[in-house]
Amino acid sequence: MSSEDYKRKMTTLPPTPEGMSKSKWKKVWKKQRYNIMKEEYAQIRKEKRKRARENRRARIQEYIDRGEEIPKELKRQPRENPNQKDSGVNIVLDCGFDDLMNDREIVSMSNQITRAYSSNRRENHFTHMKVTSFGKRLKNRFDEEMKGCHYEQWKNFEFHEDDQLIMGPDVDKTKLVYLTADTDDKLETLEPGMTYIVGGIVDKNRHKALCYNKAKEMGVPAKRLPIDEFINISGRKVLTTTHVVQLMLKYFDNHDWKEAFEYVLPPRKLDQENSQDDEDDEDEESEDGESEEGGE
Ligand SMILES: C[S@@+](CC[C@H](N)C(=O)[O-])C[C@H]1O[C@@H](n2cnc3c(N)ncnc32)[C@H](O)[C@@H]1O
Repeated sequence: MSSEDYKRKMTTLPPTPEGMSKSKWKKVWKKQRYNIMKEEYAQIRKEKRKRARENRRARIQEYIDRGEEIPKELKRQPRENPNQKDSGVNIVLDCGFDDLMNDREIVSMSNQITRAYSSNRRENHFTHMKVTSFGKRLKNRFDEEMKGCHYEQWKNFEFHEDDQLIMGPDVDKTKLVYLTADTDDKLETLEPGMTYIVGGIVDKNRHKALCYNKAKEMGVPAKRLPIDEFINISGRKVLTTTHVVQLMLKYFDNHDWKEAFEYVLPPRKLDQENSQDDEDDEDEESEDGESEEGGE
C-alpha cells in the first residue's frame, strides 16, 4: 500500500458498528487509530532524532575541518553538572489535570517532566522538584512506556500520587506561590524556602485560567513571570511547563530574568513579529526526542 493510500485509510472513518452512535464510534476509532499509529510515530521520531544527530555531527566536523572553534549551540551540555549549588527553592509540578488532556498531550506532558528533570541536573543550581497528583495515564505512561527511565530514583525529584504537599491540612500556605499567566500580579524574585507551583498540563489553553482559579480555591497567591518587563514578546504569554521550570533554574545564575528569558526561550518566541503561542510548539517539542534525556 502506498503511503498516500495508507494515510487515506487511517483518516477515513470505517463504517459505524451496529448499535453504536456515529459520534461514539468516532471517539472509539480515534483511540484505535492512535494506538495503531503510536508505533509508527515512535519510528518517525527515532528517525528524526537520528537525522538531527547526523546533521549535528556533520556541522561539527565542518568546524573541525576548518580549524575553527565549535559554536556553543552545537556543543552538548554534560548530562550532569557536578558543581551544582542548591537553590533552596522547591518546585511542584501539579499534575492534577490528567482528565483534561488527550493521549497525545499526556505524552507531551511526560516528556516535559523528563526535560524538567534533565535541566534540574544540568543547570548551575538545582531545585527540589516534586510532582504531585502523579497518577492515572501519566503514571501509567512512566510505568509502561518509559519503564527504562527509573523515575523513582531521580535525584532531587520526587513523585507523589496525592496532592497533600500542596493541599494537605498541615501545609504552610504562606510558603506557596502558584504560577500562572492569568494574573497581573508579578513574580519579582525566587526566594529560598518557598515552593513555586507550576501547572503540569498541556492544553493549548483550552482551559482558560485553570491554574489561576485553582490558586484562588487553594487560597495561595497566583503570580505571573515578569515577561513584559524584559522580553518583547507578543501574543499570549502562556509558556510550557518545562520553559517555566527552565526559566526559574536559569534565574538563579545571576538573579536576572532578562538573561533567563533570552537563554531559555527560542529566538522565534522572542521575535515580536514572528512570536507564536508557546504551546503551539509543544507537540513539536515532544517529538524532538528530548524524552530520551530521562532515560538515565
Ligand atoms: C501550558 S501552561 C497551562 C495553561 C493552563 N490553561 C492554565 O490555565 O494554567 C503550564 C503552566 O505553566 C505556568 N505558566 C505558563 N505561562 C506562565 C507565565 N507567563 N507566568 C507564570 N506561569 C506560567 C503555569 O503554572 C501553567 O499552569
